[in-house]
Amino acid sequence: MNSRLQAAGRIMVALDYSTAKDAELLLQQLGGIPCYVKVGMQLFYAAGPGFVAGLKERGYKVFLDLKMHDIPNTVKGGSESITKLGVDIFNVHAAGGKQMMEAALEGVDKALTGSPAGTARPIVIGVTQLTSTSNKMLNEEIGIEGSVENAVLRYARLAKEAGLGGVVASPLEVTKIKAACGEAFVTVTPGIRPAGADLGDQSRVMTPEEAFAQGTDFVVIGRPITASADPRAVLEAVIDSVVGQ
Ligand SMILES: O=C(O)c1cc(=O)[nH]c(=O)n1[C@@H]1O[C@H](COP(=O)(O)O)[C@@H](O)[C@H]1O
Repeated sequence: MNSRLQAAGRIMVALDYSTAKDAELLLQQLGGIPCYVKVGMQLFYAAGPGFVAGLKERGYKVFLDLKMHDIPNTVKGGSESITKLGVDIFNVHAAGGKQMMEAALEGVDKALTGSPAGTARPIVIGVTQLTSTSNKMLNEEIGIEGSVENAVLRYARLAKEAGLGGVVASPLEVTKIKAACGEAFVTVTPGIRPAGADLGDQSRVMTPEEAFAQGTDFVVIGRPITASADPRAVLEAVIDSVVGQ
């Protein structure tokens, strides 16, 4: 990753807002920086599919983070609808199982069958263990034995077997995911905190520099940018810190 342009394209800014107006304000502040944007449930449930389609019409790279987890037939239908919005990446929970993840890909195929030639195929990725989950929480609350890392690797292998293009995980697991599933298997890593930033509810975290040094493809950054008085300066500083890596 040599240029600022390449670095910006691998940073996903989480537009975690309750209104389209607030999201637009941030986009205005970041204007001209060609980063990815992530629309999650807070904004999607408020602003709807039209907002997402509008981002694509304006040329943004979009990760639609709705973390689908349901019976295979429902996820297939959801994937079909999402694919028609033209997003670049979307996610499903790997915990839904192989058949559910395969159904997500069938939904993509179904949507693309009726789409104009040349419509881009979204990358479908599996959520592994949320970056807010610690080993203690996994073992004592959720009741899954073993380490978070093992659980993440198990989900990553399952996602790969189902044919997904990658996973969401913390940067701490990236090298092992790449070793198990191949370099081309995309890793999207939230739980990113520039040095000194407030962790909030995140548990498994790294700085942007550390995450890219692990070989991650994309980092997701929300509050360190959105809660800042100067979001643009924070994003510029993150880009500066990873250029040349
Ligand atoms: O799928 C995600 O994007 C996601 C998965 C995960 O394990 N952890 C996680 O934090 N996220 C999302 O990444 C963003 C992180 O935001 P901040 O903690 O504010 O940087 C939020 O929008 C989360 O919903």
